[in-house]
Amino acid sequence: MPSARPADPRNVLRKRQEWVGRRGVPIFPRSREESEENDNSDSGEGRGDGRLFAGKSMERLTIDFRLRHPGGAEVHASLLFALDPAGVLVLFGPSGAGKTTILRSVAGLEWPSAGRIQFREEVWVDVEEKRWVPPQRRRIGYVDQHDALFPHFTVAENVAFGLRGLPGKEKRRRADEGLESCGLLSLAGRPPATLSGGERRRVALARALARDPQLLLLDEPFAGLDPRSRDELIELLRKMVRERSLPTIFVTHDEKEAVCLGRDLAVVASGRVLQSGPLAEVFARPLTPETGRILGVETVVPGRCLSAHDGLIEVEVAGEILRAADRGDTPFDQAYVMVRAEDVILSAEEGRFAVSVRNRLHGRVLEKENEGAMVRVVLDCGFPLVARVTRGAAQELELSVGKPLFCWIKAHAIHLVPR
Ligand SMILES: Nc1ncnc2c1ncn2[C@@H]1O[C@H](COP(=O)(O)OP(=O)(O)OP(=O)(O)O)[C@@H](O)[C@H]1O
Repeated sequence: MPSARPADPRNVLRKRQEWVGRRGVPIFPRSREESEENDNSDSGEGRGDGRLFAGKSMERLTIDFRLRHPGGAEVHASLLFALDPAGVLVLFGPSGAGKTTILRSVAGLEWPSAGRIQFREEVWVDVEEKRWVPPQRRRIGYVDQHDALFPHFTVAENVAFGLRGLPGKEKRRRADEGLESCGLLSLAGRPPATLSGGERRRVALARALARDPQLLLLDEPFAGLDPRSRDELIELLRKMVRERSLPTIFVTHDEKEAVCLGRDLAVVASGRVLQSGPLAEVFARPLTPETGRILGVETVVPGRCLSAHDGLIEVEVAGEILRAADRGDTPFDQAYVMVRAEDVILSAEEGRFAVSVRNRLHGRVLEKENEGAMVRVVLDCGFPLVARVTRGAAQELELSVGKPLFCWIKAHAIHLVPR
């Protein structure tokens, strides 16, 4: 499957349709715009800086704490979020960014040295007030890549384990419901050692859900699974979250997983939340070069805004003039210009016909690298420009290092941020 990196909210939705919809799974509203068609609860307060809208029907989550791990790494997470009860908030970022630390702190498995964590009206952590709610009283479901099943228990016993204390009848009812909803009834009597990786992960999910959590936390639950098991588990999760209206936070560094599952996205790096908001919006409009790179934007170059007219902003980059769509929010002179590799079209010929694409650059191939079904190409256009094309297109273009080509970029695909 191509690892496309969508640049535009509509592209994100289209990609999701491609990745998920092909299995016939209903696509529920994704972008904030979509989900708000019937819901005006979002005031838009502070969008994009990690402090997000005052939702009315949403489940408010406040994470604002500091934690220093032994040995030095500090995580300072600040995120005020209105979790959509039928949507998933993705914590997205590179390895070591602090995603797991944030999740474990919410679950009560890490002890912040300062700050506060609150879900709905419940204050789970307030270091100054010396308030600490133990994990078992937070009613959280937690699933990570180490499914931690008891090897000497059957599947059914593993699912029922978290229900100790409940009357026998209620315990059986909930365990059966968990097994059934995760498609595990036929495996109920088997020990975990006889299960596949995907099945084990489903048991872990059933166990988490059987406890009827008020918040579901998922830490890379698909890690180590083959693509088919991963797709099946993604589908199952989407169904669970939607049917149960279960607020969910999902940690990943995989763009495809983020796009398939998430409705909102928080970018985490170096122990900080850099940007947050509706997933499609964050992917389309990173606020800084660092966020852009984390979100997979491969061309990030400095430029200078020259003029704005006819709905376009002219930007000079290394002597070339590019035209970006004017969104009315570019009151700056020095800019970073971001272009996603998938938004660059290559052609061998100049094209002597009228085209709607506003930018045509002349480039020469510097590097070419096969990436599964796609080919990544770096071109010298006065500045390095990265394009990604299919293998078929690469063959037709007879791509080789040194080859001169024309590069086309739509004005809407050029994203500007202040420098
Ligand atoms: N128990 C620990 N002791 C010391 N340092 C730790 C501990 N746990 C995490 N860290 C450090 O804290 C930082 C954040 O780690 P964390 O596991 O939260 O990142 P992450 O974004 O989840 O990474 P990954 O995607 O690789 O799991 C890292 O530098 C890590 O080495």
